[in-house]
Amino acid sequence: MANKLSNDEIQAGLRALPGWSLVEGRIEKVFSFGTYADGVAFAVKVAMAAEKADHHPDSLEILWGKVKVAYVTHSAGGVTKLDLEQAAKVDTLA
Ligand SMILES: C[C@H](O)[C@H](O)[C@H]1CNC2=NC(N)=NC(=O)C2=N1
Repeated sequence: MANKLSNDEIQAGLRALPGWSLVEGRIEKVFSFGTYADGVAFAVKVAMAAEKADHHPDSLEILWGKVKVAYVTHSAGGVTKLDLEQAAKVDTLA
């Protein structure tokens, strides 16, 4: 199981992930889309990538023209390198 990272370790990891930030113990990012359907299509891609990696968003929120993605590793009780890796993967899907 991945170990929970310290705040310093999380912030160091986030430096390579523009737009992602640590909010209330999770890393999150809001992605913007031109249409609602584009946001839904992105959310489906995020969900499929999560299934493949067996690591899932804590929340995946579809808004009007936006999708908010948040990660924390439930089993570790905090943010782990798996969350940072999945955030990097999600960036490639937008
Ligand atoms: C059995 C399975 O590997 C676990 O339930 C996984 C699935 N996806 C997960 N995703 C996240 N974000 N945290 C977890 O602890 C987690 N556990």
